[in-house]
Amino acid sequence: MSLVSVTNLVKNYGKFRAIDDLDLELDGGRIVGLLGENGCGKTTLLKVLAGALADYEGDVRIDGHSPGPESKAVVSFLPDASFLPDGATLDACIRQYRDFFSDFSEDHARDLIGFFGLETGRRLSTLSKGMREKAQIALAMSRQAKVYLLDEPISGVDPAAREVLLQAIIRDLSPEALVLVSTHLIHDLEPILDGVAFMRHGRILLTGEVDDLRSERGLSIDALFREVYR
Ligand SMILES: Nc1ncnc2c1ncn2[C@@H]1O[C@H](COP(=O)(O)OP(=O)(O)OP(=O)(O)O)[C@@H](O)[C@H]1O
Repeated sequence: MSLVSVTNLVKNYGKFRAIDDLDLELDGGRIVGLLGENGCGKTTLLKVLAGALADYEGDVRIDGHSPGPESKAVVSFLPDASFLPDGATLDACIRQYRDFFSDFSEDHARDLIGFFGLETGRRLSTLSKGMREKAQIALAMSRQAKVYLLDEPISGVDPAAREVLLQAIIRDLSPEALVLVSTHLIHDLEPILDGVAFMRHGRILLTGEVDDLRSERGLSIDALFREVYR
């Protein structure tokens, strides 16, 4: 069975259908870009996989488990909204992660936070958007998870810092781990992606290996996206 397996997933918000009979199979050892227009359901899908939205129909398995405590133990989720308390220092956030997640490496987090040039005594409220994203990525990637779900992880950082952030994401990644990352910054992400899943109107429109798609279509993934969604 695939590491992530989604069959006939439907998610409604009231009368609005955000995910419409979606199927997706993803294996470990890969970094997959989840791409698509605004509102096509990327965040909703990631939240279902993360166990943050319970009210859905269909079958969802992560490492063989439905979303719940067992799946959450192997899933590191980086939501798009800031999820850390404003008044906390980075030191306090590190302690919180350490207490909450048995697979969290404090040394790794401190190393990454230092690599980003952030001081751990600073309160989150004093950090810029990009600095905060760096801190959140450092925490999320310091778990030894099987699946990393990253929702728009680099939207707030400047172009030069994006490369550094992406290197931090892949630097110590276990070869068996799956990273599913939603983004509109396809050009920036493309160098680290093994595969892509394009979404439209709550469904998967196209999946494939980045290398295959590029050679079959003769386009970069960034150019393919523009063509598909034109
Ligand atoms: N809590 C909610 N209540 C009602 N509708 C919602 C809610 N959350 C999302 N939606 C709707 O569901 C659809 C999918 O939203 P979602 O956030 O998953 O899209 P997305 O692909 O992540 O978009 P973006 O690229 O803009 O971040 C959108 O039409 C959105 O308006």
